[in-house]
Amino acid sequence: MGRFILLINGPNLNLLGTREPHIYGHATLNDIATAATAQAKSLGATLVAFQSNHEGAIVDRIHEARGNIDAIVINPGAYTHTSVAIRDALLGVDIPFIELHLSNPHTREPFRHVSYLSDKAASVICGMGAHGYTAAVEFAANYLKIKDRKR
Ligand SMILES: O=C(O)[C@@H]1C=C(O)[C@@H](O)[C@H](O)C1
Repeated sequence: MGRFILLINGPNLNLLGTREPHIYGHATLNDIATAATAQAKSLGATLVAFQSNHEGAIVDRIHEARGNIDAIVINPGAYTHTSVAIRDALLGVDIPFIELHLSNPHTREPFRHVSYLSDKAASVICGMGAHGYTAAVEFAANYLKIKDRKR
């Protein structure tokens, strides 16, 4: 059965391509979503992409995933470091998720060293730039195939 992966990008990631390219690279969010969509398809999954600058909209989108999404790949942006609400939404819908960052927050300002998600994530990918997205989708697709085999 085809699997559905939800890709969530949080605040300011809509600026990718021109936003501090020395940190976040030159790939646009559209470039990233296009590559992730193709990667998912090549692995027999379907990717649904979502981006919002608003915490509540991200929470609502996570709620909407219940019953129709098998895995979530999320770059929460700055909400990584602040949002109990997004943590609670992910735990509340009980969908496995991968936490993803373009940069390696552990090499940056101390306030970026804290994540409200990492201890509950199936995997944390950071520091790989745009390649992290295709790596996360590959992990998600394989994670779901292993789950299927265990059924
Ligand atoms: O590397 C990233 O993708 C993350 C993206 C952001 O917007 C920052 O607020 C995070 O601290 C890091």
